[in-house]
Amino acid sequence: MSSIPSFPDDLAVQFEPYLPSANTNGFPSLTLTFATSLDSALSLGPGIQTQLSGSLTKAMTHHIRTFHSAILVGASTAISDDPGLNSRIQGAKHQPIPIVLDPNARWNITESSRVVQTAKERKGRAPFILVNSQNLDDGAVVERKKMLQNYGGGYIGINVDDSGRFKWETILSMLKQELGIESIMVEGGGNVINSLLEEEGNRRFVDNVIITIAPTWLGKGGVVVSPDRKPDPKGQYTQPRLKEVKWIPMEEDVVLCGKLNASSTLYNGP
Ligand SMILES: NC(=O)C1=CN([C@@H]2O[C@H](COP(=O)(O)OP(=O)(O)OC[C@H]3O[C@@H](n4cnc5c(N)ncnc54)[C@H](OP(=O)(O)O)[C@@H]3O)[C@@H](O)[C@H]2O)C=CC1
Ligand SMILES: Nc1nc(O)c(N)c(N[C@@H]2O[C@H](COP(=O)(O)O)[C@@H](O)[C@H]2O)n1
Repeated sequence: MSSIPSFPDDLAVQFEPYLPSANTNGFPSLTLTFATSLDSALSLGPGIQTQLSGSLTKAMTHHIRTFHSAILVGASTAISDDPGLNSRIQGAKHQPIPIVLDPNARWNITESSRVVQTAKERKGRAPFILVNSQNLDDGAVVERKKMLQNYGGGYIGINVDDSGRFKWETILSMLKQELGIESIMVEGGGNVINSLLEEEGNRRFVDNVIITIAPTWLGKGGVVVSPDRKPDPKGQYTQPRLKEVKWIPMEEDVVLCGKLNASSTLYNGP
């Protein structure tokens, strides 16, 4: 994995208002950040890694990673992308802890997974994988946990709800209490991002949003960011809307920054 040239200071300063600050709500500060096409797609389809960021916006992402205690992705992203989940920016002073939501222990992480290689080379941290508590005694999980513990990572069991999901409140408070995580960068994929945006109760956890928009359409069939919506009893929709918005053009891409914290707009239904 080649190192990424440093991010220019004059651009870095523009992102400062959107970096984590100490939260008073008892949860880690959460930054939602991803790269999308003009038709809201993260990738061409499930299981397909698609390069959307240009070289400067990629450097921006790796710069922003150094300001967070952790990076979080869903199991499908870990399986399809085999990501490094570190910062490869030149002179990175801090490496985030990778966190993967994998209730069913689907990710067969091994010594040769990129994130483990990265930790072995001391270019990043070993991951913590969150599984359904009932899967903690599974033979494969026990073996993988032993391997990860050699590098400072591990598996953590969390109870799932009726739909087989962890509650965001539980994830975030556990990460703060057990791993001392103060800030977390949620990178994807679609399933993880939509679950944060579709419920008002979850949107309140999203402090900052940094989205790279690439000038391309990926077409139908992509993994899209498009959260489910539900009308209220009057048939109206309370939809998330960013405040303190800034658009930063960077080469061919544009980066949208904003604050969320449950900020929304009320729309009349049909
Ligand atoms: N452009 C970009 O910036 C990015 C692009 N991507 C792309 O996105 C695609 C993957 O996205 P997608 O398919 O939506 O999958 P995700 O990466 O969002 O992973 C989804 C899985 O994660 C687990 N999961 C998610 N939320 C929870 C929760 N609250 N509690 C417990 N488990 C949870 C579930 O596992 P289970 O099914 O076992 O229950 C779920 O099916 C890939 O193509 C990847 O390349 C990914 C990140 C960033
Ligand atoms: N910022 C950004 N731009 C893209 O074009 C992308 N495809 C992604 N994907 C995310 O980055 C992870 C891979 O990066 P590393 O190997 O960790 O450097 C991938 O897993 C997605 O989370 N991001």
